[in-house]
Amino acid sequence: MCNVKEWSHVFKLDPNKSIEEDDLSVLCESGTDAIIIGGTDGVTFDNVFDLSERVQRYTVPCLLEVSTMEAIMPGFDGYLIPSVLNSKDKKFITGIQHEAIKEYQDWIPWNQMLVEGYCVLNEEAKVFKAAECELPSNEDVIAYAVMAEQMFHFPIFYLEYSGTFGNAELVKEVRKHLQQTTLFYGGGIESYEQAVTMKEHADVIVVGNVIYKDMQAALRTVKACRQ
Ligand SMILES: CC(C)=CCC/C(C)=C/CC/C(C)=C/CC/C(C)=C/CC/C(C)=C/CC/C(C)=C/CC/C(C)=C/COP(=O)(O)OP(=O)(O)O
Ligand SMILES: O=P(O)(O)OC[C@@H](O)CO
Ligand SMILES: [Mg+2]
Repeated sequence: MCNVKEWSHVFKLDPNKSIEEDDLSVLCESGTDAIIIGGTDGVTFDNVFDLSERVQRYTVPCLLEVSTMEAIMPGFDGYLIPSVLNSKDKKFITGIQHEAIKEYQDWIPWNQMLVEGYCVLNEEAKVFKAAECELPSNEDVIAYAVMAEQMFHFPIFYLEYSGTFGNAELVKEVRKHLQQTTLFYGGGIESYEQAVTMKEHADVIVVGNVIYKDMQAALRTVKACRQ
C-alpha cells in the first residue's frame, strides 16, 4: 500500500486527455512519488484502462482517484475515494460512497483505499459545479480540515483549486491545524516557483493541467520538491 506520508509531489493524469508515449515515460521516470489517474468528466472504463495499462509499465506507484463507478477496476497500487466536504449535496460527501459500499462491499480491498476530504475552492473548476460545491470562508476551510482529521480520521485533506493557483496563506494556515492527516494541495501549479511556494506549506503538491500545456514546466515542479 502507498504511504502518502512519504510523498511530496504527484502528477495527476486525466484519462480524458491524450499523452504521447515519450511524455508519459519522462513523467513516470521523473522522480515524482506517484501517478494519480483521475478527472471530473469524460472518465470511462476504456480510457482509464488504457492509461493505467501504460502507466503500470513503470515502477512509479499508480493510483486511481475514483470519480465514477463505471471506471473502477483492479490492478492499481491504491484507490483514492473523494468526499467533497463543501458540497451542498450529501450525495458527494457520503451518498455515492454509501451506494458503492452497499453494492460492492465484499469486493472492496479496504487496505488499498484512502479517503480524501476534498475542499474545492475554485468556483470556476469543473469539479466545483459537478459536485455542487459552495464557497467556504477561510474559517470554514479550517473547520473542514479539523473535521477531516479529528472527526473522520481521513488520511488526506485536499485543498483543490483545480485550474487556478490558490491562496498560499490559507494553505499555510490549514497546515497548522493538521497533525496526522496529510495535506494535499492541487491547482494551477505551472512553474518551479509556484511548486516551491505551495510545497512550503502543503505536504503533497498535485500537478495536473500543465502536463498537457508544457511538459518541461511540469517536470520542473518535481525538481522543486527535490531540493
Ligand atoms: C480491486 C477492485 C475492483 C476494487 C473495487 C473497489 C470498489 C468497488 C470501490 C468502491 C468504493 C467506493 C466507496 C467508491 C465510491 C466511488 C465514487 C464514484 C465516489 C464519488 C466520488 C466523488 C464525490 C466524485 C466527485 C468528483 C471529484 C471529487 C473528482 C475528483 C477528481 C478531480 C477534481 C479531478 C480534476 O478534474 P479535471 O477533469 O482535471 O478538471 P479541470 O478541468 O479543472 O482540470
Ligand atoms: O490541474 P491542476 O490545476 O494542476 O490541478 C491539479 C489537481 O488538483 C486537479 O485535481
Ligand atoms: Mg485537469
